[in-house]
Amino acid sequence: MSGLELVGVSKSYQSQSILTDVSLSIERGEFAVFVGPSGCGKSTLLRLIAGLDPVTQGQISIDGQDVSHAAAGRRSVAMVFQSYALYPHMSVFENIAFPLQMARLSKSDVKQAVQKAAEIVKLDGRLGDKPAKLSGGQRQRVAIARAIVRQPAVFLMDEPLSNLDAALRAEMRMELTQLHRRLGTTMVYVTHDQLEAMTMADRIVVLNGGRVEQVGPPMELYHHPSNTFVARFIGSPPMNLVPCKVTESDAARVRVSCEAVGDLVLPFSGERLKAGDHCVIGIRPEAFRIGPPDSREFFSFQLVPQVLERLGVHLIAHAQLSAQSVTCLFDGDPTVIVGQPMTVHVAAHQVRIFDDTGAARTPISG
Ligand SMILES: Nc1ncnc2c1ncn2[C@@H]1O[C@H](COP(=O)(O)OP(=O)(O)OP(=O)(O)O)[C@@H](O)[C@H]1O
Repeated sequence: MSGLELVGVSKSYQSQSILTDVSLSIERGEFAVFVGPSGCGKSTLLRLIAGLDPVTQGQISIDGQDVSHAAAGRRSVAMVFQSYALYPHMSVFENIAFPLQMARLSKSDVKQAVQKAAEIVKLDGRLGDKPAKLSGGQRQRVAIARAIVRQPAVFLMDEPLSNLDAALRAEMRMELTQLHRRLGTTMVYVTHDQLEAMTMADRIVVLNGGRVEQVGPPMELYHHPSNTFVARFIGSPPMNLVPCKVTESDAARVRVSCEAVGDLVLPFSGERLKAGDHCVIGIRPEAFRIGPPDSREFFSFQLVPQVLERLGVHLIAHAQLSAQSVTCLFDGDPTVIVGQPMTVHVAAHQVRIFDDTGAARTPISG
């Protein structure tokens, strides 16, 4: 059953269109992450789901019930903000208890619910403290506990980890994943950080300019981005995109050519890739191999490393492939010398093609 369903949702402020025809179905219990560049409309979409802003057009349903025009308090959602939004004069206990007191629960029920939520977020020893005495991570845990006690049908989280330092963010990513597993509640999480999206999401929703570009599990978006925008946005370092031209095509093979990569024959249908068409080929940084790849069909390229970043477990090499800049990611710490030409190999099945509109073509498998 769908935990959250959006059908043709649009939002405009005055005459400015912010979201256009967003349709999405998020399963009950799913962890969905909205990701996209600054200003693409992620927070606006979350606010529409929360009922903090009205939709201009379209329908929003939660657990099968149409809530498009319901007040925020009647939607069974709980929102966690980047800024924590805690009451500074209240203790941790009082902050967590606040929504339950508003709902007029008995004192003993409030105490029990707060204790349980505080245990889940590991703050049961700090219930008497004021927020000022807590670290950023602990404050965000209070905000999360305050959302948990409401037992919502959907958790909405708007960049909850952005104010934390890198180490704490990594720790909280893990904790939120565990929390989701434990509670099994539908979760919608907004971030501009594709690492958070990749590590936490069951499915990622990539937004761009108020429209949905692609929805899918992280690794599907990574290996099969549906267009050049998603290819650039998902993955760090991003996919290398090299403009080429189709020189020949038939039902099962496409020959592309450009100065950087020379002539490549790729297993794609030529239906939308005719001789003379512009196209873009995509190669992930880790697809470049120093030794021949474990595949019968592969291409060899000569590149010249320009800048090296040694990360211990990986080596990132920024290199020139003819006049084209590319980024390669090699395992371990291989011998790579700046300025010294080297041969690398890429398996044919790891090359993607995007047509002249930027849309990915699907490879012919087998
Ligand atoms: N109340 C409002 N009135 C007018 N324009 C608004 C309003 N709220 C948001 N916008 C505009 O809508 C667009 C999308 O904003 P939104 O905050 O949803 O983006 P975002 O993807 O969450 O960005 P970020 O990652 O920077 O938070 C922006 O251009 C913003 O200026």
